[in-house]
Formats: sequence, C-alpha cells, structure tokens
Amino acid sequence: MDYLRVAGGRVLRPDGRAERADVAVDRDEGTIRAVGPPDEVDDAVGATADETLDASDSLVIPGLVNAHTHVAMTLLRGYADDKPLDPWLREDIWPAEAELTPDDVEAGAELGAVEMIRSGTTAFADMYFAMDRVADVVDRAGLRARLGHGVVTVGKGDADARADVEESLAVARELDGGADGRVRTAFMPHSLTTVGEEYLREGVAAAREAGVPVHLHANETTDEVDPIVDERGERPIAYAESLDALGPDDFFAHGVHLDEGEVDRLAEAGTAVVHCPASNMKLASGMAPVQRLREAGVTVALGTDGAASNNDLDVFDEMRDAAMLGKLAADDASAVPAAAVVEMATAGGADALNLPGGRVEAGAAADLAVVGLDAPHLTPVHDPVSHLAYAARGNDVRHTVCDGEILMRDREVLTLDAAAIQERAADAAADLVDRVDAAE
Ligand SMILES: CSC[C@H]1O[C@@H](n2cnc3c(O)ncnc32)[C@H](O)[C@@H]1O
Ligand SMILES: [Zn+2]
Repeated sequence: MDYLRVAGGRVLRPDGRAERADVAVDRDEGTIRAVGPPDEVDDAVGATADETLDASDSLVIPGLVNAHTHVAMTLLRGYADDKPLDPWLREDIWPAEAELTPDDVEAGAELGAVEMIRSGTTAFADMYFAMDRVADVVDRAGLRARLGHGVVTVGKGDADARADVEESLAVARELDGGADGRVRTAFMPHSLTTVGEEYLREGVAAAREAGVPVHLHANETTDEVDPIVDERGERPIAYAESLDALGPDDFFAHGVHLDEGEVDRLAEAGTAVVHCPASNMKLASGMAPVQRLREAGVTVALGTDGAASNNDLDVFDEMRDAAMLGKLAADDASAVPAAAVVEMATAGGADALNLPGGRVEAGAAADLAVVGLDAPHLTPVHDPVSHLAYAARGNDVRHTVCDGEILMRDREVLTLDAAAIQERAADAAADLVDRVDAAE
C-alpha cells in the first residue's frame, strides 16, 4: 500500500480525547489504516511510511464539514450587507445571480474551494446553479461534496417551474458518484415557500424513486414560517412531512424557528439540521434552539451558508459562533459546549450529509486537518478541544488531507493554483457587478 504517516502530533479521537498518536493513511484506499502510539503504528501497518506529514505541536482532527453553503457566492462576498433575508435576496442577491454565467460559478467555486482547503474543510454541501461546474471543481480540488441544483418556482410559469425541478433531478441523477465517488447529490428545492406545493410533491417523489436525499432551507425566518402556518394551518415541519420530505437521509438548513413539536418530529424522523449561526446573526434571522435539538437527539451539523451572508467559509468561525450563540439562546453558559460544536463540525456534518469522514479512527475515510497549536493566540494549551471551538482560526490549519490525498501541505494548496484562482475570481466578480449595474 502507499502509506502516508501523519506523525508527531496529538490526535482528536471520536470520544473527544486528544491523545499523542500517529495516523497511518492508506492512500490507495483513501482510508485510515491505524491510529496509535508512534512506536506501534508501523508495526500495525506492517510497513514504513512512503511519505510523512509533520504534526508536531499540532492537533490532527477530522476534516471539517461545511454542511450548507452556496460556494460560488464567494463572488458576492461583501456585495450586499446589513439587510434581512427577504429584501437582501430580492433587492440584491437574486438580481445579481440573474447575471451569473457558468464560468462565474466555476470561478466562485474555485475560490471557495481554496478557502475551504486552507481552513481545513474537506467536505461540503452545496445548493446552487451550474452544478456540473461545481462538481468539476470538487474533482480537481480533491474535496468531497453533496451537490444539488437549487429550485425556485415562485414567479415562474408552469413550464419553467417544471424545467427547474427536472434540472435538479437530472443533476442529482447524473452527477452522483463523480470525482471517484467523492461527489454525491441531493434534490434541493430552495425552501417550502419559494417552491410551489405541486412541484415539491412531484420532485420529492421523484427524488425518493432515484434514492437521493432532500436538502432545503427550513424554518429560517418568521417571514417564512408565518405564511405557511396562516395558509396551511400547520407548521413547516408538518408540511415537509406531508410532502414525504422528512426522511432519515434528508437535511434541512437553518431550523431557527422550530417549536417543541417540530424538534421532536425531526428527532423521530432522523432528519438532520444544519445550523448556520453566522448567517442567522447577520441577517437577524434568529437564534436556533441548538441545545434543545441536541438533547432531543437530532443530528446537528454546521454550515457557513454563502459567503454573502457570513462573509467567509471558515468552519472554525462557525464553531465559535455556534458555541457563543447557543449559550445566549439557551440563557445558559453551559449550553452548546466546546466538545459539542467540534462534534457538529466533524462527525455531525459527515452524518448529516451521509458522507464518509468525520472521525479519526481505523477504517474511516482519511479526511484530516492538522491544526498548528503553537501560535501566540493558542498558548498555553490547557485543552485542545477548547482551542478548536473558541480560539483557533482557519489559518491555523497547516495541512489538509481528503480521501488520503494531501490537498494542502505547510499551508500551500497543492491541488489548485490559489493565486490564479484569486485573480480570476476578482475579475469575474468585477465583470458581474458591471453587468448587474448595466441591467438596472
Ligand atoms: C436556488 S440556489 C440557492 C439560493 O439560495 C440563496 N440563499 C443564499 N443564502 C440564503 C439563505 O440564508 N436563505 C435562503 N436563501 C439563501 C442563494 O442566493 C441562491 O439564490
Ligand atoms: Zn443557504
């Protein structure tokens, strides 16, 4: 086997302990072969390493999972700030997205991929347009992703609405298994209010037939929940259930305005919630009941949402925001502790997306981030898990590995040309804004 050894550091184990250990990676299989004391790992593998990644003064953690984003929205970072969701989308974001080309989506996705690799993210879920281009970027970057074309039918005639649903289903069927199996897919209606009932019903039925999960924005704002309650006399999660969209492989973004009954239904159904604390704060959408969701047994993951509402794709920021906001929401400083947000950003994310990874253990996918712990803002190290949640930042990541491949070594991205991508994305964003201005 082609053996990569991640050596000399501490390793975050699935039970939350950080122990001195090396990690033996089988690069042919893309899996972790063994985790153990440095003097025992070679014996466990029966070989000496072909290549070593230095993890001294560092913590080896599962690659982080960004479980809800719109990665190409990096082109709209800082384009429109300081508004609530609905006017932000209608006045600024959707008019700009109307001018987006597939080349723009590719440029924005490449920029997002560089940003994610640099901050230790190895897997993400993406809802957007031109998803064949996003899948191609995932392939070249060496990342893992669950991708879907986002459907919006409000404001469209029946033919266009059906075509949008069909496109999402076609993307889900055709891109699944790409990038040597690192690309998986989902049917992705934008939300329960921006897609009409008949389209949701037909699309979900077809997704069930194709065996792909459903991902949508749910219970994000009161402006979205109230019309569903007023018009249907039922809460959004009950509506989703009536559409057969509440399955164990499905995952909903936001879940801010959930009542007790909805939390219990999510737990019973096994549907995961992707908590997006930065986006929820920036758009003033509200505070998700994260502690309650976890206590009820719901799988909770973390997502940045798009870079226009965050404004970065750094899951370390999300961990810190989730811990801080979780305490405020529960009015309890012990709520959503460090270990919980680390779990949400790793195993919780992998479980929500039903993708490999999320745990550093023998047999698991070799998706890893090596976080340097020797910076002044991380000194002293009383508790490395506390540092992951509260003090570390994306640029503390030294190396990133996905599916056994080194994507970043010593802070240099190896799979993509980061400088060229940054320049291309800046040019694409400037041209996009010129086109938007001209269209107004
Ligand atoms: C139809 S593709 C996805 C669609 O979602 C928009 N979007 C970005 N952030 C959010 C959010 O927080 N809630 C709802 N929709 C969001 C994005 O701009 C695309 O149009
Ligand atoms: Zn979103």
